[in-house]
Amino acid sequence: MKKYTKIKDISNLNETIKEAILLKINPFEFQDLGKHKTLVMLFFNASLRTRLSTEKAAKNLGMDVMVLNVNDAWQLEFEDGTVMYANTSEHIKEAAQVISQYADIIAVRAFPALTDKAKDQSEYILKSFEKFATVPIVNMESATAHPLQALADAITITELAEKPKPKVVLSWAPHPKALPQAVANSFVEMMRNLEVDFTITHPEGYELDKNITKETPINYNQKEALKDADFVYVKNWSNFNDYGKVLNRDENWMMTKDKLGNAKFMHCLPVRRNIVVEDAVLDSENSVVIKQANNRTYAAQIVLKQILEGLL
Ligand SMILES: NCCC[C@H](NC(=O)CCC(=O)O)C(=O)O
Ligand SMILES: NC(=O)OP(=O)(O)O
Repeated sequence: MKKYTKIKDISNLNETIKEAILLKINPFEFQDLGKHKTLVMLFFNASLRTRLSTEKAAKNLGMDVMVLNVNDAWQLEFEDGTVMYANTSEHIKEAAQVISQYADIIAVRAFPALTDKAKDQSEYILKSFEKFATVPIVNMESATAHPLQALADAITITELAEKPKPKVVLSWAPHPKALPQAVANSFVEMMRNLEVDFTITHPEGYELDKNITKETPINYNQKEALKDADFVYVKNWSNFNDYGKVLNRDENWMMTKDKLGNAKFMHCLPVRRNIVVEDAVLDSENSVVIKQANNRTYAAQIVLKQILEGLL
């Protein structure tokens, strides 16, 4: 693997999921692969899981890890040809090349600003690193995608499925803040590549990017969509059409024990209790969010392993 910025960078998804599950049995099997190799993780935004699970994954492979909260460094300029008279002190052209000299792999987290759709959709931060860095790039959640999360979600569903083609539902939930579409986008793309019966439910007008959902069934009636579900993935996203707006706070969309029935509850975390999902769900046996978060380590580890093998 040359990089992991999107799900399509995985050449054999089913094989990769299987290998990730095997890593759990002996996480240190490939501890020599990353010897004298360094992962630099750059965070433009907050993180708990991604930061710790990716570091753990790298260390399981014997890598050294350096973490930089980008807000502690010089403010980066991404525009070409700018007269840098304002607040930005360093251009991505120098920064990416410099970091590449300290790193064998660079992982980047950079959320969208949710104010300028075209700018967010251009993925200019991630793309600039891809363009100017001289080492492989890993996406730790960008403006439009969270492929490491989606891989962990696929591992979780594969491990816990009790039938060959489980029914999976992505259900929108209310949230006080405007959140990215990234997690939902990558989950949709991943489900479209797995052997599952997949449906999306959200309030009318909350359609995700049609280039991603394609012909996935969308049902505006949550109760109907949830019928006979085996896995329910709950997530808020802000409006994609009226870009970045919160147009609906309808608490009737919150996931409850009643609505969930016997299905397994999934969420990428962090989750706002009793807004997105009620306590009774999160505190029940049906919730698999802690297992999901554990699988972030093995998702990151299989990705780093395949990239390291590509460096040999
Ligand atoms: N990486 C996992 C999710 C990150 C982000 N959630 C958040 O920002 C939630 C913040 C809050 O609840 O205040 C998102 O939805 O993309
Ligand atoms: N799910 C996830 O990416 O969590 P963090 O934002 O804490 O990394």
